[in-house]
Amino acid sequence: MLTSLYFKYKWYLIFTVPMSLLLGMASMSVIAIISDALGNGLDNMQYGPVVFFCAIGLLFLLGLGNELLRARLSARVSYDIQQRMIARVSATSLEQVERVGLPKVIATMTQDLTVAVRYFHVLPELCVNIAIVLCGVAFMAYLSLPVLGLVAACLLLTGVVITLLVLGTHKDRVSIREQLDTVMGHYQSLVKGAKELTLNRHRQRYFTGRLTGILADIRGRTQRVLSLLAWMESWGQLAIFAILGTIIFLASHLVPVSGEIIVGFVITLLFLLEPIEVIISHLDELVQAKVAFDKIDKLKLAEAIPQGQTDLPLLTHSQGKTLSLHDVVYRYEREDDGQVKAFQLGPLSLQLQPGEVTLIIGGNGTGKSTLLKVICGLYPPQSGQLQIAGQPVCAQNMAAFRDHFSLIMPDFCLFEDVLDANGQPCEDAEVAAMLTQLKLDKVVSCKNAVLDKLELSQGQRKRLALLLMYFESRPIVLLDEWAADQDPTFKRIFYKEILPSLKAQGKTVVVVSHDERYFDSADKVYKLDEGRLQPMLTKSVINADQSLSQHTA
Ligand SMILES: Nc1ncnc2c1ncn2[C@@H]1O[C@H](COP(=O)(O)OP(=O)(O)OP(=O)(O)O)[C@@H](O)[C@H]1O
Repeated sequence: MLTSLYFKYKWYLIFTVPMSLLLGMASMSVIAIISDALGNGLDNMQYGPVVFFCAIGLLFLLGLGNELLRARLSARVSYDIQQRMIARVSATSLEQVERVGLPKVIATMTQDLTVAVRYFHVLPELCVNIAIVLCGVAFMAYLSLPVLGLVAACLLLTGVVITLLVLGTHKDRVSIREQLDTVMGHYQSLVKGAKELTLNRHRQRYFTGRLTGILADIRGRTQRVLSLLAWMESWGQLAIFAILGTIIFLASHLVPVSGEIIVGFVITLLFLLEPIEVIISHLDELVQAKVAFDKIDKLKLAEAIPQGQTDLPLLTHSQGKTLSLHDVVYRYEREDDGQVKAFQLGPLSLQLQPGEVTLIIGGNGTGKSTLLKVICGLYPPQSGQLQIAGQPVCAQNMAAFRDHFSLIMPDFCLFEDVLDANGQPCEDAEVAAMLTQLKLDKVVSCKNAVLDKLELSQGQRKRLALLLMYFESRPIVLLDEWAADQDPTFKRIFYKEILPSLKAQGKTVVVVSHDERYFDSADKVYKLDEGRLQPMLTKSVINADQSLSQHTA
Protein backbone atom coordinates (compact mmCIF):
# COMPACT_ATOMS: atom_id res chain seq x y z
CA MET A 1 0.00 0.00 0.00
CA LEU A 2 2.86 2.37 0.88
CA THR A 3 4.36 2.08 -2.62
CA SER A 4 1.05 2.84 -4.32
CA LEU A 5 0.53 5.89 -2.05
CA TYR A 6 4.03 7.16 -2.90
CA PHE A 7 3.12 6.77 -6.55
CA LYS A 8 -0.26 8.47 -6.28
CA TYR A 9 1.05 11.47 -4.32
CA LYS A 10 4.44 11.65 -6.05
CA TRP A 11 3.90 15.25 -7.26
CA TYR A 12 3.17 16.48 -3.73
CA LEU A 13 6.26 14.67 -2.47
CA ILE A 14 8.47 15.83 -5.35
CA PHE A 15 7.28 19.41 -4.82
CA THR A 16 8.10 19.13 -1.11
CA VAL A 17 11.84 18.73 -1.87
CA PRO A 18 12.49 22.14 -3.56
CA MET A 19 10.06 23.79 -1.10
CA SER A 20 12.03 22.37 1.80
CA LEU A 21 15.36 23.47 0.31
CA LEU A 22 14.03 27.00 -0.29
CA LEU A 23 12.74 27.10 3.28
CA GLY A 24 16.09 25.86 4.56
CA MET A 25 17.93 28.53 2.56
CA ALA A 26 15.55 31.26 3.76
CA SER A 27 16.08 30.16 7.38
CA MET A 28 19.82 30.21 6.91
CA SER A 29 19.76 33.67 5.31
CA VAL A 30 17.97 34.98 8.43
CA ILE A 31 20.62 33.28 10.59
CA ALA A 32 23.37 34.72 8.39
CA ILE A 33 21.98 38.26 8.85
CA ILE A 34 21.72 37.84 12.63
CA SER A 35 25.19 36.33 12.87
CA ASP A 36 26.54 39.15 10.70
CA ALA A 37 24.97 41.79 12.98
CA LEU A 38 26.21 40.06 16.16
CA GLY A 39 29.67 39.15 14.77
CA ASN A 40 30.56 42.46 13.05
CA GLY A 41 28.60 44.82 15.30
CA LEU A 42 25.70 47.03 14.27
CA ASP A 43 27.99 49.64 12.70
CA ASN A 44 29.88 47.24 10.44
CA MET A 45 27.13 44.80 9.46
CA GLN A 46 26.73 44.00 5.72
CA TYR A 47 22.92 43.69 5.66
CA GLY A 48 20.43 46.27 6.88
CA PRO A 49 16.98 45.90 8.47
CA VAL A 50 15.27 45.97 5.04
CA VAL A 51 17.08 42.81 3.96
CA PHE A 52 16.29 41.24 7.34
CA PHE A 53 12.53 41.96 7.13
CA CYS A 54 12.41 40.83 3.48
CA ALA A 55 14.14 37.58 4.52
CA ILE A 56 11.69 36.90 7.38
CA GLY A 57 8.77 37.80 5.05
CA LEU A 58 10.03 35.19 2.56
CA LEU A 59 10.52 32.72 5.40
CA PHE A 60 6.91 33.31 6.52
CA LEU A 61 5.53 32.77 2.99
CA LEU A 62 7.58 29.64 2.35
CA GLY A 63 6.81 28.23 5.82
CA LEU A 64 3.09 28.88 5.39
CA GLY A 65 3.06 27.44 1.85
CA ASN A 66 4.84 24.36 3.08
CA GLU A 67 2.46 23.85 6.02
CA LEU A 68 -0.60 24.32 3.76
CA LEU A 69 0.81 21.76 1.33
CA ARG A 70 1.46 19.38 4.19
CA ALA A 71 -2.08 19.84 5.57
CA ARG A 72 -3.55 19.13 2.14
CA LEU A 73 -1.38 16.06 1.58
CA SER A 74 -2.02 14.71 5.06
CA ALA A 75 -5.83 15.17 4.88
CA ARG A 76 -6.01 13.59 1.42
CA VAL A 77 -3.84 10.62 2.32
CA SER A 78 -5.81 10.06 5.52
CA TYR A 79 -9.11 9.97 3.59
CA ASP A 80 -7.56 7.84 0.85
CA ILE A 81 -6.08 5.23 3.21
CA GLN A 82 -9.38 4.80 5.05
CA GLN A 83 -11.39 4.59 1.84
CA ARG A 84 -8.96 2.04 0.39
CA MET A 85 -9.22 -0.07 3.52
CA ILE A 86 -13.02 -0.07 3.39
CA ALA A 87 -12.93 -1.02 -0.32
CA ARG A 88 -10.30 -3.70 0.28
CA VAL A 89 -12.08 -5.30 3.24
CA SER A 90 -15.35 -5.28 1.24
CA ALA A 91 -13.62 -6.88 -1.77
CA THR A 92 -11.80 -9.54 0.24
CA SER A 93 -13.25 -13.03 0.06
CA LEU A 94 -15.08 -14.32 3.12
CA GLU A 95 -12.55 -17.17 3.26
CA GLN A 96 -9.63 -14.74 3.67
CA VAL A 97 -11.46 -12.61 6.26
CA GLU A 98 -12.24 -15.79 8.25
CA ARG A 99 -8.62 -16.96 7.89
CA VAL A 100 -7.27 -13.66 9.23
CA GLY A 101 -9.87 -13.45 12.01
CA LEU A 102 -11.94 -10.56 13.32
CA PRO A 103 -9.49 -9.34 16.04
CA LYS A 104 -6.69 -8.78 13.50
CA VAL A 105 -8.98 -6.93 11.08
CA ILE A 106 -10.29 -4.70 13.89
CA ALA A 107 -6.78 -4.05 15.25
CA THR A 108 -5.67 -2.95 11.81
CA MET A 109 -8.74 -0.80 11.16
CA THR A 110 -8.38 0.98 14.50
CA GLN A 111 -4.66 0.95 15.32
CA ASP A 112 -2.66 0.62 12.10
CA LEU A 113 -4.72 3.07 10.08
CA THR A 114 -4.25 5.82 12.66
CA VAL A 115 -0.49 5.26 12.75
CA ALA A 116 -0.12 4.79 8.98
CA VAL A 117 -1.97 8.05 8.30
CA ARG A 118 0.75 9.90 10.29
CA TYR A 119 3.41 8.76 7.79
CA PHE A 120 2.48 11.31 5.15
CA HIS A 121 1.98 14.01 7.79
CA VAL A 122 5.45 13.46 9.19
CA LEU A 123 7.37 12.87 5.94
CA PRO A 124 7.17 16.48 4.57
CA GLU A 125 8.12 17.91 7.96
CA LEU A 126 11.06 15.54 8.11
CA CYS A 127 12.08 16.74 4.62
CA VAL A 128 11.92 20.39 5.72
CA ASN A 129 13.99 19.79 8.83
CA ILE A 130 16.59 17.72 6.97
CA ALA A 131 16.78 20.54 4.39
CA ILE A 132 17.28 23.11 7.17
CA VAL A 133 20.08 21.03 8.67
CA LEU A 134 21.71 20.62 5.23
CA CYS A 135 21.47 24.37 4.57
CA GLY A 136 22.91 24.95 8.04
CA VAL A 137 25.84 22.67 7.16
CA ALA A 138 26.29 24.53 3.84
CA PHE A 139 26.30 27.87 5.69
CA MET A 140 28.89 26.58 8.14
CA ALA A 141 30.98 25.32 5.20
CA TYR A 142 30.84 28.86 3.80
CA LEU A 143 31.97 30.26 7.17
CA SER A 144 34.94 27.91 7.62
CA LEU A 145 35.65 24.51 6.11
CA PRO A 146 38.18 23.42 8.77
CA VAL A 147 35.76 24.22 11.64
CA LEU A 148 32.98 22.43 9.73
CA GLY A 149 35.31 19.42 9.55
CA LEU A 150 35.26 19.32 13.37
CA VAL A 151 31.48 19.77 13.47
CA ALA A 152 30.86 17.20 10.71
CA ALA A 153 32.87 14.53 12.53
CA CYS A 154 30.75 15.06 15.68
CA LEU A 155 27.50 15.23 13.67
CA LEU A 156 28.35 12.01 11.83
CA LEU A 157 29.03 10.20 15.09
CA THR A 158 25.73 11.51 16.49
CA GLY A 159 23.88 10.42 13.34
CA VAL A 160 25.32 6.88 13.51
CA VAL A 161 24.40 6.50 17.19
CA ILE A 162 20.86 7.79 16.58
CA THR A 163 20.33 5.51 13.56
CA LEU A 164 21.47 2.48 15.59
CA LEU A 165 19.10 3.42 18.43
CA VAL A 166 16.17 3.86 15.99
CA LEU A 167 16.88 0.47 14.41
CA GLY A 168 17.07 -0.98 17.92
CA THR A 169 13.41 -0.03 18.52
CA HIS A 170 12.12 -1.78 15.38
CA LYS A 171 12.06 -5.34 16.77
CA ASP A 172 10.15 -4.28 19.89
CA ARG A 173 7.73 -2.14 17.84
CA VAL A 174 6.93 -5.18 15.64
CA SER A 175 6.46 -7.43 18.67
CA ILE A 176 4.22 -4.89 20.47
CA ARG A 177 2.08 -4.62 17.36
CA GLU A 178 1.82 -8.43 16.94
CA GLN A 179 0.66 -8.81 20.54
CA LEU A 180 -1.96 -6.14 20.05
CA ASP A 181 -3.90 -8.58 17.79
CA THR A 182 -4.11 -11.03 20.68
CA VAL A 183 -5.10 -8.26 23.09
CA MET A 184 -7.89 -7.18 20.72
CA GLY A 185 -9.21 -10.78 20.61
CA HIS A 186 -9.16 -10.90 24.43
CA TYR A 187 -10.98 -7.56 24.66
CA GLN A 188 -13.71 -8.97 22.44
CA SER A 189 -14.02 -12.08 24.62
CA LEU A 190 -14.08 -9.84 27.71
CA VAL A 191 -17.15 -8.02 26.40
CA LYS A 192 -18.84 -10.94 24.62
CA GLY A 193 -18.17 -13.31 27.50
CA ALA A 194 -19.24 -10.88 30.23
CA LYS A 195 -22.03 -13.25 31.39
CA GLU A 196 -19.82 -16.34 31.62
CA LEU A 197 -16.92 -14.47 33.25
CA THR A 198 -19.16 -12.77 35.81
CA LEU A 199 -20.64 -16.13 36.83
CA ASN A 200 -17.33 -17.96 36.99
CA ARG A 201 -14.67 -16.13 38.98
CA HIS A 202 -12.06 -18.89 38.45
CA ARG A 203 -12.37 -18.50 34.71
CA GLN A 204 -12.38 -14.72 35.08
CA ARG A 205 -9.11 -14.83 37.09
CA TYR A 206 -7.50 -17.24 34.63
CA PHE A 207 -8.63 -15.15 31.67
CA THR A 208 -7.58 -11.77 33.07
CA GLY A 209 -4.30 -13.35 34.24
CA ARG A 210 -3.46 -14.33 30.66
CA LEU A 211 -4.48 -10.91 29.36
CA THR A 212 -2.45 -9.02 31.96
CA GLY A 213 0.53 -11.30 31.20
CA ILE A 214 0.48 -10.11 27.60
CA LEU A 215 -0.04 -6.49 28.70
CA ALA A 216 2.93 -6.78 31.06
CA ASP A 217 5.13 -7.96 28.20
CA ILE A 218 3.92 -5.02 26.07
CA ARG A 219 4.66 -2.70 29.01
CA GLY A 220 8.25 -4.01 29.23
CA ARG A 221 8.84 -3.57 25.51
CA THR A 222 7.21 -0.12 25.45
CA GLN A 223 9.45 0.94 28.31
CA ARG A 224 12.50 -0.29 26.37
CA VAL A 225 11.42 1.60 23.25
CA LEU A 226 10.72 4.81 25.20
CA SER A 227 14.07 4.50 26.99
CA LEU A 228 15.86 4.22 23.66
CA LEU A 229 13.97 7.30 22.46
CA ALA A 230 14.98 9.18 25.62
CA TRP A 231 18.61 8.15 24.94
CA MET A 232 18.28 9.38 21.38
CA GLU A 233 16.91 12.78 22.37
CA SER A 234 19.42 13.31 25.17
CA TRP A 235 22.28 12.14 22.94
CA GLY A 236 21.17 14.57 20.22
CA GLN A 237 21.10 17.50 22.69
CA LEU A 238 24.38 16.49 24.29
CA ALA A 239 26.03 16.17 20.89
CA ILE A 240 24.99 19.69 19.88
CA PHE A 241 26.21 21.23 23.16
CA ALA A 242 29.43 19.19 22.95
CA ILE A 243 29.98 20.54 19.44
CA LEU A 244 29.27 24.08 20.70
CA GLY A 245 31.84 23.62 23.50
CA THR A 246 34.40 22.22 21.05
CA ILE A 247 33.98 25.24 18.78
CA ILE A 248 33.99 27.86 21.55
CA PHE A 249 36.89 26.45 23.57
CA LEU A 250 38.95 24.37 21.16
CA ALA A 251 38.41 25.50 17.56
CA SER A 252 40.59 28.63 17.82
CA HIS A 253 43.46 26.47 19.23
CA LEU A 254 43.16 23.86 16.47
CA VAL A 255 42.55 25.99 13.37
CA PRO A 256 43.01 29.69 12.60
CA VAL A 257 39.50 31.16 13.00
CA SER A 258 38.08 34.61 13.82
CA GLY A 259 35.64 35.48 16.62
CA GLU A 260 32.89 36.38 14.06
CA ILE A 261 33.09 32.90 12.53
CA ILE A 262 32.81 31.28 15.95
CA VAL A 263 29.71 33.43 16.67
CA GLY A 264 28.27 32.36 13.29
CA PHE A 265 28.80 28.67 14.14
CA VAL A 266 27.31 29.03 17.61
CA ILE A 267 24.16 30.79 16.35
CA THR A 268 23.71 28.26 13.52
CA LEU A 269 24.12 25.28 15.84
CA LEU A 270 21.70 26.72 18.41
CA PHE A 271 19.23 27.27 15.59
CA LEU A 272 19.70 23.67 14.37
CA LEU A 273 18.91 22.25 17.81
CA GLU A 274 15.16 22.14 17.19
CA PRO A 275 15.28 20.71 13.63
CA ILE A 276 17.58 17.95 14.88
CA GLU A 277 15.14 17.11 17.72
CA VAL A 278 12.24 17.04 15.24
CA ILE A 279 14.18 14.69 12.93
CA ILE A 280 14.90 12.32 15.82
CA SER A 281 11.28 12.14 16.99
CA HIS A 282 9.96 11.81 13.42
CA LEU A 283 12.32 8.94 12.66
CA ASP A 284 10.55 6.96 15.37
CA GLU A 285 7.14 7.83 13.94
CA LEU A 286 8.29 6.61 10.54
CA VAL A 287 9.40 3.30 12.08
CA GLN A 288 5.96 2.92 13.67
CA ALA A 289 4.19 3.81 10.44
CA LYS A 290 6.30 1.31 8.48
CA VAL A 291 5.32 -1.42 10.97
CA ALA A 292 1.65 -0.42 10.51
CA PHE A 293 1.89 -0.52 6.68
CA ASP A 294 3.56 -3.96 6.86
CA LYS A 295 0.74 -5.14 9.12
CA ILE A 296 -1.90 -3.88 6.66
CA ASP A 297 -0.13 -5.72 3.81
CA LYS A 298 0.08 -8.90 5.90
CA LEU A 299 -3.73 -9.14 6.04
CA LYS A 300 -3.56 -10.00 2.30
CA LEU A 301 -6.74 -8.07 1.59
CA ALA A 302 -7.99 -7.96 -2.00
CA GLU A 303 -6.66 -4.93 -3.89
CA ALA A 304 -10.07 -3.71 -5.04
CA ILE A 305 -13.43 -4.94 -6.29
CA PRO A 306 -12.64 -7.01 -9.43
CA GLN A 307 -13.43 -5.09 -12.58
CA GLY A 308 -15.06 -6.36 -15.75
CA GLN A 309 -17.87 -8.27 -14.07
CA THR A 310 -20.35 -9.64 -16.57
CA ASP A 311 -24.03 -9.74 -15.74
CA LEU A 312 -25.98 -12.94 -15.38
CA PRO A 313 -29.71 -13.24 -16.05
CA LEU A 314 -31.74 -13.13 -12.84
CA LEU A 315 -33.60 -16.36 -12.18
CA THR A 316 -37.39 -16.16 -12.46
CA HIS A 317 -40.19 -18.67 -12.20
CA SER A 318 -41.54 -17.88 -15.67
CA GLN A 319 -38.18 -18.67 -17.23
CA GLY A 320 -38.09 -21.91 -15.26
CA LYS A 321 -34.29 -21.66 -15.09
CA THR A 322 -32.33 -23.79 -12.72
CA LEU A 323 -29.44 -23.22 -10.36
CA SER A 324 -27.26 -26.30 -10.42
CA LEU A 325 -24.15 -27.64 -8.73
CA HIS A 326 -22.06 -30.18 -10.65
CA ASP A 327 -19.59 -32.36 -8.75
CA VAL A 328 -18.83 -29.46 -6.45
CA VAL A 329 -16.09 -29.86 -3.80
CA TYR A 330 -15.20 -27.46 -0.99
CA ARG A 331 -12.50 -28.35 1.51
CA TYR A 332 -11.39 -26.67 4.76
CA GLU A 333 -7.84 -27.44 5.78
CA ARG A 334 -6.28 -26.50 9.08
CA GLU A 335 -2.87 -27.42 10.52
CA ASP A 336 -2.89 -28.42 14.17
CA ASP A 337 0.38 -29.54 15.86
CA GLY A 338 1.85 -30.44 12.47
CA GLN A 339 -1.23 -32.53 11.55
CA VAL A 340 -3.52 -31.42 8.73
CA LYS A 341 -7.16 -31.55 9.79
CA ALA A 342 -9.64 -31.30 6.95
CA PHE A 343 -13.35 -31.33 6.25
CA GLN A 344 -14.55 -31.94 2.72
CA LEU A 345 -17.98 -31.11 1.35
CA GLY A 346 -18.85 -33.13 -1.77
CA PRO A 347 -18.28 -33.97 -4.50
CA LEU A 348 -21.99 -33.27 -4.79
CA SER A 349 -24.50 -32.37 -7.48
CA LEU A 350 -27.79 -30.59 -6.87
CA GLN A 351 -30.50 -28.87 -8.89
CA LEU A 352 -32.54 -26.01 -7.40
CA GLN A 353 -35.65 -24.85 -9.27
CA PRO A 354 -37.60 -21.57 -9.00
CA GLY A 355 -40.85 -22.05 -7.08
CA GLU A 356 -39.43 -24.99 -5.12
CA VAL A 357 -38.61 -25.36 -1.45
CA THR A 358 -35.57 -27.59 -0.78
CA LEU A 359 -34.83 -28.74 2.75
CA ILE A 360 -31.33 -29.72 3.89
CA ILE A 361 -31.06 -31.83 7.02
CA GLY A 362 -28.16 -33.54 8.81
CA GLY A 363 -26.30 -33.74 12.11
CA ASN A 364 -24.02 -31.09 13.57
CA GLY A 365 -20.86 -30.48 11.58
CA THR A 366 -22.03 -32.40 8.50
CA GLY A 367 -21.58 -29.38 6.22
CA LYS A 368 -25.04 -27.77 5.93
CA SER A 369 -23.91 -24.17 6.51
CA THR A 370 -20.88 -24.74 4.29
CA LEU A 371 -23.17 -25.97 1.53
CA LEU A 372 -25.28 -22.77 1.71
CA LYS A 373 -22.09 -20.64 1.48
CA VAL A 374 -20.98 -22.66 -1.56
CA ILE A 375 -24.41 -22.37 -3.22
CA CYS A 376 -24.39 -18.56 -3.02
CA GLY A 377 -20.73 -18.17 -4.03
CA LEU A 378 -19.39 -16.99 -0.67
CA TYR A 379 -17.08 -20.00 -0.83
CA PRO A 380 -16.14 -20.55 -4.50
CA PRO A 381 -15.88 -24.35 -5.05
CA GLN A 382 -12.37 -25.74 -5.34
CA SER A 383 -13.55 -28.14 -8.07
CA GLY A 384 -16.80 -28.76 -9.93
CA GLN A 385 -19.04 -26.07 -11.30
CA LEU A 386 -21.99 -23.86 -10.40
CA GLN A 387 -24.40 -22.99 -13.21
CA ILE A 388 -27.29 -20.59 -13.32
CA ALA A 389 -29.76 -20.70 -16.19
CA GLY A 390 -27.23 -22.97 -17.92
CA GLN A 391 -24.46 -20.37 -17.68
CA PRO A 392 -21.30 -21.38 -15.80
CA VAL A 393 -20.38 -19.21 -12.83
CA CYS A 394 -16.77 -18.03 -12.86
CA ALA A 395 -14.62 -15.35 -11.18
CA GLN A 396 -15.71 -12.73 -13.75
CA ASN A 397 -19.46 -13.11 -13.14
CA MET A 398 -19.28 -14.10 -9.46
CA ALA A 399 -20.41 -10.68 -8.13
CA ALA A 400 -23.43 -10.69 -10.49
CA PHE A 401 -24.16 -14.29 -9.46
CA ARG A 402 -24.19 -13.33 -5.77
CA ASP A 403 -26.81 -10.66 -6.54
CA HIS A 404 -29.33 -13.50 -6.87
CA PHE A 405 -29.21 -14.41 -3.19
CA SER A 406 -30.55 -13.48 0.22
CA LEU A 407 -28.93 -15.46 3.03
CA ILE A 408 -29.77 -15.64 6.73
CA MET A 409 -27.21 -17.61 8.75
CA PRO A 410 -27.43 -18.23 12.53
CA ASP A 411 -24.69 -15.57 13.06
CA PHE A 412 -26.38 -13.04 10.76
CA CYS A 413 -25.70 -9.31 11.02
CA LEU A 414 -28.75 -7.07 11.28
CA PHE A 415 -28.57 -3.71 9.47
CA GLU A 416 -30.93 -0.92 10.47
CA ASP A 417 -31.56 0.42 6.94
CA VAL A 418 -34.44 -1.16 5.00
CA LEU A 419 -33.47 -1.16 1.31
CA ASP A 420 -35.33 -2.37 -1.78
CA ALA A 421 -34.04 -4.52 -4.65
CA ASN A 422 -32.18 -1.53 -6.14
CA GLY A 423 -30.58 -0.54 -2.86
CA GLN A 424 -32.96 2.40 -2.35
CA PRO A 425 -34.68 3.20 0.99
CA CYS A 426 -38.13 1.61 1.29
CA GLU A 427 -41.42 3.35 2.09
CA ASP A 428 -42.08 3.49 5.85
CA ALA A 429 -45.76 2.51 5.37
CA GLU A 430 -44.77 -0.71 3.55
CA VAL A 431 -42.23 -1.55 6.25
CA ALA A 432 -44.83 -0.86 8.97
CA ALA A 433 -47.29 -3.29 7.29
CA MET A 434 -44.60 -5.98 7.19
CA LEU A 435 -43.68 -5.35 10.84
CA THR A 436 -47.34 -5.97 11.74
CA GLN A 437 -47.38 -9.26 9.78
CA LEU A 438 -44.25 -10.38 11.61
CA LYS A 439 -45.82 -9.34 14.96
CA LEU A 440 -43.04 -6.82 15.58
CA ASP A 441 -45.07 -3.60 15.29
CA LYS A 442 -45.30 -3.24 19.09
CA VAL A 443 -41.51 -3.31 19.55
CA VAL A 444 -39.97 -1.79 16.42
CA SER A 445 -40.91 1.08 14.14
CA CYS A 446 -39.38 2.47 10.99
CA LYS A 447 -38.67 6.11 10.18
CA ASN A 448 -37.00 7.22 6.96
CA ALA A 449 -36.33 3.55 6.17
CA VAL A 450 -34.31 3.12 9.38
CA LEU A 451 -35.40 0.59 12.02
CA ASP A 452 -35.39 2.29 15.42
CA LYS A 453 -34.48 -0.74 17.52
CA LEU A 454 -32.29 -3.78 16.97
CA GLU A 455 -31.79 -4.86 20.61
CA LEU A 456 -34.42 -7.59 20.58
CA SER A 457 -34.72 -11.27 21.43
CA GLN A 458 -32.96 -13.67 19.02
CA GLY A 459 -36.31 -14.85 17.59
CA GLN A 460 -37.42 -11.24 17.00
CA ARG A 461 -34.07 -10.31 15.42
CA LYS A 462 -34.46 -13.21 13.02
CA ARG A 463 -37.90 -11.91 12.04
CA LEU A 464 -36.34 -8.54 11.31
CA ALA A 465 -33.71 -10.29 9.17
CA LEU A 466 -36.60 -11.90 7.28
CA LEU A 467 -38.15 -8.44 6.81
CA LEU A 468 -34.92 -7.07 5.32
CA MET A 469 -34.74 -10.14 3.07
CA TYR A 470 -38.35 -9.60 1.92
CA PHE A 471 -37.63 -6.03 0.77
CA GLU A 472 -34.32 -7.02 -0.91
CA SER A 473 -36.51 -9.16 -3.16
CA ARG A 474 -33.79 -11.53 -4.35
CA PRO A 475 -34.86 -14.57 -6.42
CA ILE A 476 -32.99 -17.18 -4.32
CA VAL A 477 -33.48 -17.38 -0.57
CA LEU A 478 -31.19 -19.40 1.71
CA LEU A 479 -32.24 -19.83 5.35
CA ASP A 480 -29.98 -21.61 7.84
CA GLU A 481 -31.95 -22.88 10.85
CA TRP A 482 -34.06 -19.72 10.72
CA ALA A 483 -36.97 -21.30 12.62
CA ALA A 484 -34.78 -22.69 15.43
CA ASP A 485 -35.39 -19.65 17.69
CA GLN A 486 -39.10 -19.15 16.91
CA ASP A 487 -41.96 -20.00 19.25
CA PRO A 488 -44.26 -22.86 18.14
CA THR A 489 -46.85 -20.43 16.72
CA PHE A 490 -44.40 -18.54 14.58
CA LYS A 491 -42.61 -21.75 13.60
CA ARG A 492 -45.92 -22.95 12.15
CA ILE A 493 -46.45 -19.59 10.42
CA PHE A 494 -42.96 -19.91 8.91
CA TYR A 495 -43.44 -23.41 7.50
CA LYS A 496 -47.14 -23.15 6.63
CA GLU A 497 -47.45 -19.53 5.46
CA ILE A 498 -44.11 -17.86 4.79
CA LEU A 499 -42.44 -20.72 2.87
CA PRO A 500 -45.54 -21.36 0.68
CA SER A 501 -45.75 -17.61 0.00
CA LEU A 502 -42.08 -17.48 -1.10
CA LYS A 503 -42.73 -20.53 -3.26
CA ALA A 504 -45.82 -18.87 -4.80
CA GLN A 505 -43.67 -15.83 -5.66
CA GLY A 506 -41.47 -18.15 -7.72
CA LYS A 507 -38.48 -17.94 -5.41
CA THR A 508 -35.93 -20.70 -5.14
CA VAL A 509 -35.87 -21.52 -1.43
CA VAL A 510 -33.29 -23.61 0.43
CA VAL A 511 -33.86 -24.19 4.13
CA VAL A 512 -31.51 -25.89 6.60
CA SER A 513 -33.67 -27.38 9.33
CA HIS A 514 -33.98 -29.96 12.10
CA ASP A 515 -37.82 -29.54 12.33
CA GLU A 516 -38.92 -33.06 11.31
CA ARG A 517 -42.60 -32.14 11.86
CA TYR A 518 -42.52 -29.78 8.91
CA PHE A 519 -40.54 -31.82 6.37
CA ASP A 520 -43.72 -32.09 4.30
CA SER A 521 -43.54 -28.33 3.64
CA ALA A 522 -40.64 -29.01 1.27
CA ASP A 523 -40.68 -30.16 -2.32
CA LYS A 524 -37.36 -31.92 -1.90
CA VAL A 525 -35.41 -33.04 1.16
CA TYR A 526 -31.69 -33.86 1.16
CA LYS A 527 -29.60 -35.22 3.97
CA LEU A 528 -25.96 -34.31 4.48
CA ASP A 529 -23.71 -36.87 6.10
CA GLU A 530 -20.00 -36.07 6.53
CA GLY A 531 -20.20 -33.71 3.55
CA ARG A 532 -22.04 -36.21 1.31
CA LEU A 533 -25.52 -35.31 0.01
CA GLN A 534 -28.29 -37.90 -0.24
CA PRO A 535 -31.87 -37.29 -1.47
CA MET A 536 -34.67 -38.25 0.99
CA LEU A 537 -38.33 -38.93 0.31
CA THR A 538 -40.70 -36.26 1.63
CA LYS A 539 -44.08 -37.03 3.22
CA SER A 540 -45.84 -35.30 0.36
CA VAL A 541 -44.04 -37.49 -2.19
CA ILE A 542 -44.79 -40.58 -0.11
CA ASN A 543 -48.47 -39.53 0.20
CA ALA A 544 -48.66 -38.80 -3.51
CA ASP A 545 -47.07 -42.20 -4.24
CA GLN A 546 -49.51 -43.97 -1.95
CA SER A 547 -52.58 -42.26 -3.42
CA LEU A 548 -51.31 -43.06 -6.95
CA SER A 549 -50.88 -46.77 -6.09
CA GLN A 550 -54.36 -46.87 -4.42
CA HIS A 551 -55.83 -45.19 -7.48
CA THR A 552 -54.23 -47.67 -9.93
CA ALA A 553 -55.28 -50.64 -7.69
N1 LIG B 1 -14.12 -21.51 8.77
C1 LIG B 1 -13.85 -22.82 8.95
N2 LIG B 1 -12.59 -23.27 8.92
C2 LIG B 1 -12.30 -24.57 9.08
N3 LIG B 1 -13.24 -25.53 9.29
C3 LIG B 1 -14.52 -25.14 9.34
C4 LIG B 1 -14.90 -23.77 9.17
N4 LIG B 1 -16.26 -23.70 9.24
C5 LIG B 1 -16.70 -24.96 9.45
N5 LIG B 1 -15.66 -25.83 9.51
C6 LIG B 1 -15.73 -27.29 9.69
O1 LIG B 1 -16.54 -27.81 8.64
C7 LIG B 1 -17.44 -28.79 9.12
C8 LIG B 1 -18.87 -28.44 8.67
O2 LIG B 1 -19.25 -27.24 9.30
P1 LIG B 1 -20.69 -26.60 9.06
O3 LIG B 1 -20.74 -25.33 9.82
O4 LIG B 1 -20.94 -26.55 7.60
O5 LIG B 1 -21.63 -27.71 9.71
P2 LIG B 1 -23.20 -27.69 9.95
O6 LIG B 1 -23.73 -28.95 9.33
O7 LIG B 1 -23.81 -26.42 9.48
O8 LIG B 1 -23.25 -27.79 11.52
P3 LIG B 1 -24.37 -27.27 12.59
O9 LIG B 1 -25.60 -28.09 12.41
O10 LIG B 1 -23.73 -27.53 13.89
O11 LIG B 1 -24.58 -25.82 12.31
C9 LIG B 1 -17.27 -28.85 10.62
O12 LIG B 1 -16.53 -30.01 10.92
C10 LIG B 1 -16.46 -27.61 10.98
O13 LIG B 1 -15.55 -27.91 11.98
